[in-house]
Amino acid sequence: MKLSRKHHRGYTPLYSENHDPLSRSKGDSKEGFYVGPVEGDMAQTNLNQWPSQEIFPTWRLTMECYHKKLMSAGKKIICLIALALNLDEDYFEKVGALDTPNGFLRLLHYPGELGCFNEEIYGASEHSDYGMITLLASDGVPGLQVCKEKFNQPRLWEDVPHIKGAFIVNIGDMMERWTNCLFRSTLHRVMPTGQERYSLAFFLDPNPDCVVECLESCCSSSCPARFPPIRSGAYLEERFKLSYGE
Ligand SMILES: O=C(O)CCC(=O)C(=O)O
Ligand SMILES: [Fe+2]
Repeated sequence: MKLSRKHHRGYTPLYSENHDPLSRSKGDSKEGFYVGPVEGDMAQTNLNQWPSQEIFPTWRLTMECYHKKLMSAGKKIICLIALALNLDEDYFEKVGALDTPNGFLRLLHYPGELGCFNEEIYGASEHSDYGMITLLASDGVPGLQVCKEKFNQPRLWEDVPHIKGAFIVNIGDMMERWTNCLFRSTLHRVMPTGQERYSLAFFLDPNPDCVVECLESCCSSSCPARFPPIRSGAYLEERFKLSYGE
């Protein structure tokens, strides 16, 4: 397809992604479209892919506008997270995480009928998102589940209730690394229900050059840092490679 995914932008077909490469699943039964940064340095490189304006005249403008609004809401939530950690409100700005905003909007479609019931197929196999936070909106069709105690076995999965007009906010893995697991990343998955489903996920990731390392207030001699420092861009690339088998 002309708009197929390049530089993590564009169309991703059914079964192209598998969050759990060790599972028997042939991949997640969802298709999607990624829209990367729409303002700042990252947008200047024009990597986003857009459908033809003749066919969808207002699509690009609508996506850019929605992306900007999500970025602004996301940054406010990051300020609240900083305050909750007894940091300055602009802490994550100061360490360069939000310097050049790195936000990825993903439009997702889960087909209803799959026609094969003997295979282990998830809408989205269990995973946590990679970045700082994710803002998630859906059409209200069920399927999304969360595991609150991800370190316990067996895993207990709970349906996430839909609240009209509200976003679901997931903590991402880099926020977990910053906070040394004080803020745990949200383990979640989407189960197929036989019903068609649409959702919109906005991943707010740190600037690729930002070094994500344990916050001083989140470690001590009795509670050392659990993760080594990493550069956000390199970490994201690695996670994408694992999910898409590149
Ligand atoms: O569709 C959903 O509700 C969740 C999507 C998701 O978890 C993801 O794309 O990372
Ligand atoms: Fe997710």
